[in-house]
Amino acid sequence: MLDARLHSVDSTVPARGPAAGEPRPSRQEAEAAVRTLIRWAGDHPGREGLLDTPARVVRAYEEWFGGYALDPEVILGRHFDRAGYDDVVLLRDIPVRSVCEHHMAAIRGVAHVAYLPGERVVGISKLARLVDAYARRLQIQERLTAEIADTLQHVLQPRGVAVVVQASHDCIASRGVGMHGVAMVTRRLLGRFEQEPYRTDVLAALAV
Ligand SMILES: Nc1nc2c(ncn2[C@@H]2O[C@H](COP(=O)(O)OP(=O)(O)OP(=O)(O)O)[C@@H](O)[C@H]2O)c(=O)[nH]1
Ligand SMILES: [Zn+2]
Repeated sequence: MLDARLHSVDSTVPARGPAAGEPRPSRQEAEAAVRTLIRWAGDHPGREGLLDTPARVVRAYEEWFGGYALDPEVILGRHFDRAGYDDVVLLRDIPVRSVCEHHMAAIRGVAHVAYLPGERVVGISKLARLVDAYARRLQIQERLTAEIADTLQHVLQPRGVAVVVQASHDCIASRGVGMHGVAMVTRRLLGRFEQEPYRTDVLAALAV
């Protein structure tokens, strides 16, 4: 059932997640994998403080990776007539909580999403839900940004879309180069927002 709800924005890109062919492991298998990682870290899964940890970690994974079970097109499925409104709709500072696909470390930041409506607008909470559905997967920031923009364009067919994501990556802060306070900024501009003067206008409105 889960597989049927998974969705790939670009049909030339293979679906990710359980839909990619392999059966989903059982909860017991996932918990056993966590016990292996605890042993790999150098600790003992049998000691009292760690007994419930595998079950907790698997439950946490259900939250962090809940995006695979969501269909972003369904999230944007209910829309309204724009009721004569003719200018940009913009939602700023949508929290981004994602996981980097290289190290499975946290990515934290914000997304700013703007669109210039065609005939249809969506409830603003749906823009935040759209960001969350793609964030709660294994990601690189570039793909996260592109997926949000491309889905908005595909479903709503607005005259323009602009998405900016600004985030910090724990894989840079807590390991490797070990640098705190480094922000990565990615953006995708589509339609009218690809051209001047709309481009400068929307980037100023997004405050980036
Ligand atoms: N472009 C991009 N790179 C990312 C993102 N998240 C993490 N990375 C980078 O992915 C790269 C993976 O590089 P590798 O050399 O394969 O892995 P590594 O040896 O752990 O690299 P270091 O982090 O430099 O120690 C690193 O440079 C990360 O900083 C992302 O969202 N986008
Ligand atoms: Zn990383």
